[in-house]
Amino acid sequence: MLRRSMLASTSPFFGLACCRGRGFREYAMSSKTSLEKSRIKFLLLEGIHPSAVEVLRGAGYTNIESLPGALPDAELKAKIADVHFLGIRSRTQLTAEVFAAAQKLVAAGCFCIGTNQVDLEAAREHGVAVFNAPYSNTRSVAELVLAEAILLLRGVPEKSAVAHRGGWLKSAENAFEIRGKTLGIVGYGSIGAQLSVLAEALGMKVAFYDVVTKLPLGNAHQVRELHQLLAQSDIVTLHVPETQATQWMIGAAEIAAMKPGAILINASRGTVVEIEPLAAALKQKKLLGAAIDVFPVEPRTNKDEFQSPLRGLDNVILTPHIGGSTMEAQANIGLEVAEKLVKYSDNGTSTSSVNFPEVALPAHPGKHRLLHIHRNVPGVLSEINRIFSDNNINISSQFLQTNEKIGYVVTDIDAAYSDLALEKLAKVNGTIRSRVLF
Ligand SMILES: NC(=O)C1=CN([C@@H]2O[C@H](COP(=O)(O)OP(=O)(O)OC[C@H]3O[C@@H](n4cnc5c(N)ncnc54)[C@H](O)[C@@H]3O)[C@@H](O)[C@H]2O)C=CC1
Ligand SMILES: O=C(O)CCC(=O)C(=O)O
Repeated sequence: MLRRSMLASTSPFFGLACCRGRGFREYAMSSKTSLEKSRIKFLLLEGIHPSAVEVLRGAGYTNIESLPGALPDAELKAKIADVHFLGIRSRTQLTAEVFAAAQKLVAAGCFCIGTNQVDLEAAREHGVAVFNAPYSNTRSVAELVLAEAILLLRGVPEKSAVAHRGGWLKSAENAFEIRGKTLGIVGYGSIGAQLSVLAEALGMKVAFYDVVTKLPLGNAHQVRELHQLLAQSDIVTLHVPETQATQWMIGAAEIAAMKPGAILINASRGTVVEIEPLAAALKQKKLLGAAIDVFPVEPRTNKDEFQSPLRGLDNVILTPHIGGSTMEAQANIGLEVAEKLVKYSDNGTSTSSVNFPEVALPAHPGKHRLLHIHRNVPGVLSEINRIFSDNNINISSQFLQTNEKIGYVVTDIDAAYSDLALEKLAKVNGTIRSRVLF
C-alpha cells in the first residue's frame, strides 16, 4: 500500500516535503508540491499562551489556529487531519487512534511538563516528534504547594468557608506554624527539589522518597521506603510523573500509614491518589486537610462540571489543575515549546524531544537537508548511504542519532539531487517518514 503525505515550499530557505512508510516492509513515495510556509498549519489547543503565537509568527508561520479548550475526541480526529504541528497542554489525549488520523502531523508540543497524555510509542511509530517544557512551571508548582501547606496547617480553608456561611471560627485549635514541621516529598525531581529548598528556608525539615538515589539539597534526607516517609511527615506532597508504578500509589494503606493529623498535597497527576479513601480519611479527621490540584477525571473545559467525592469538604483545597498556571510560567512555556517546534520545522533540530533521538543541527545554507526517520534496525544507514553513492550524490554533511526504537539520519546534499534522493530514501526498509528542508 502506498501512502502519500507531502509538503514543500517555494521559499529558498524553507521547505518541507514528507512521506511516511507504514510497517517494516511497506514503503512510501514522495513528490514535492509547492507549499508556502504560510500553509503549514499549526493548531494550538487548551488556551496556550499568546507568546507561542508570537514566536511562530516571528518565524514566518501564519497559519495558526488557537482554541481556548480541549476538543472532544471525534472533533480532534477530524480537525487534526490537515494539521502539521499541534500544541496541547494536559487535557488533550493523543492516543494511537488520534495519531492514525493525523496523517500530516510532523510534531506535537506539550506546553507543560507532563507527557503522560501522549502515547509516545504511537507518536514514534508515526514519526511524530514530541516536545515539552520540562522546567518552565516548576517554580509555580512549588510556590503553590508551599502556600497550601501553610494555609492548611492554620485551618484557613475551613475557617474561610465557615466565615462565608456567616460563622466565626476564631480558635488556635489544630492551627500550627510551618516552622519545624517535616515535609515529606514523594518524587525528588525538578519540583520536589525546588520545594525542598523553599521549605528549608521556612525552617521546615525535609525528607524525600524517590525511586532514584538523589543528591539531597540542603539538609534534606532521602528515605528508602515510601511508608517510612509517610510515617514521619507532617505534610506529604506528591511530585511523581504518571506511570504504571505511580498509579494509585497513595491508597487506603498509605493513608493509614500517615501520621494522625497530617496533610496530603497532590499536584502531580490525578491517578496517583485514590480519592475515596482520601475522602473517608478527611471526613474521619484522620487527616487534618488536603490540597488536591489534579483528579482522576478532570473537566475538559471550564464550562464542564467538576465532580468529586471531595466536594463540600471544608478542610480540602480543591484547585482546577492550576499548579503551573501562572502568567510567568505560561508565557515562558509558550516561548520554549514554540521555539522547539520552529527549530524542528525549520532545520530538523530535535534537541530535548521526549520520544525522538536528539540531534542539534547547524544551518544548511545552499543545501537541501534530507531528514529520514526509521525503525532502529541494522543496515538502514548503510542502505541510505548506498543510495547516495549509487546515484553519485555528494554528501556535504550527515548526522545520525538513534534511540532504542528509532533512528534519525539527517543528510545535507546539493539541491539538484534532493527529489531523487527523497524518493529513494522513502523506499528504504524500515522507513517511518522522510522529508526535505530547503
Ligand atoms: N499540577 C500541575 O499543574 C503540574 C503537575 N506536574 C506534574 O508533576 C510531575 C513532576 O514534575 P517534575 O518534578 O518536573 O518531574 P521530574 O521528572 O523532574 O521528577 C519526577 C521525580 O519522580 C521520581 N519518580 C518517578 N517514579 C517514581 C516512583 N514510582 N516513586 C517515587 N519516585 C518516582 C523520579 O525519579 C523523579 O525524581 C510531572 O510529571 C507532572 O505530572 C508538573 C507541572 C505542573
Ligand atoms: O498547565 C497545564 O495545562 C498542565 C500543567 C501540568 O500538569 C504539567 O506541566 O505537567
